[in-house]
Amino acid sequence: MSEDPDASAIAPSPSGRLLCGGCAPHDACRLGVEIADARDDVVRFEVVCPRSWHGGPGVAHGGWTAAVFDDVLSVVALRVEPRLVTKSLAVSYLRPVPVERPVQVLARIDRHVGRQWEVSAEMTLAGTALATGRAELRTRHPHHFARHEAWLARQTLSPNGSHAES
Ligand SMILES: CCCCCCCCCCCC(=O)SCCNC(=O)CCNC(=O)[C@H](O)C(C)(C)COP(=O)(O)OP(=O)(O)OC[C@H]1O[C@@H](n2cnc3c(N)ncnc32)[C@H](O)[C@@H]1OP(=O)(O)O
Repeated sequence: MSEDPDASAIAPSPSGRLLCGGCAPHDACRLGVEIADARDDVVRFEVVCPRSWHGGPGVAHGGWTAAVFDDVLSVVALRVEPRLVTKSLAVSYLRPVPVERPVQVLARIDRHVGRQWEVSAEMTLAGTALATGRAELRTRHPHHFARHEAWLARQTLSPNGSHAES
């Protein structure tokens, strides 16, 4: 029997880490994110940008920073609700982020009503803000992945390569 995709939830890895589906087989976060401390609605992370994610010389690609915020902003709410998706994500890039240098990220839950979550985080180095992130999260509908698979199955590829709903 195939696994129920809607049962999918982030669970601690063998070494106790919370990891996304892509990183779980590695038992390590490929973005360089580690939880340092978690209490109530606030989680502190130690983050090191791997050199392979550099954009400019010695500094992180903005996509790495956005992906880190997507992770940390989810983790702060995942501790309460394991079935979440990101609805929107806004990042402000204040200063370049160095590669291979630990930076701190503090993430918090600002608001939670029903399925709706508002979360925010700040990335700092020696107390100076490098970037901030803000996201809206949603508790997944019960059949989120099944609905997606059903929608995808209805899409047909036309001869010119474009998709059309059948
Ligand atoms: C240390 C490191 C740790 C690392 C630990 C690892 C952390 C990883 C965390 C990663 C988090 C992510 O990036 S999650 C991946 C990125 N996010 C996503 O894929 C979400 C994609 N967006 C959506 O599914 C939807 O827009 C929602 C669920 C966000 C919408 O929610 P909503 O705003 O409450 O609105 P809702 O009424 O539910 O739905 C709005 C419209 O979308 C349709 N809709 C909703 N869901 C679906 C669906 N599953 N499949 C098809 N259609 C859908 C509805 O029918 C409706 O259509 P109509 O009536 O308007 O026609």
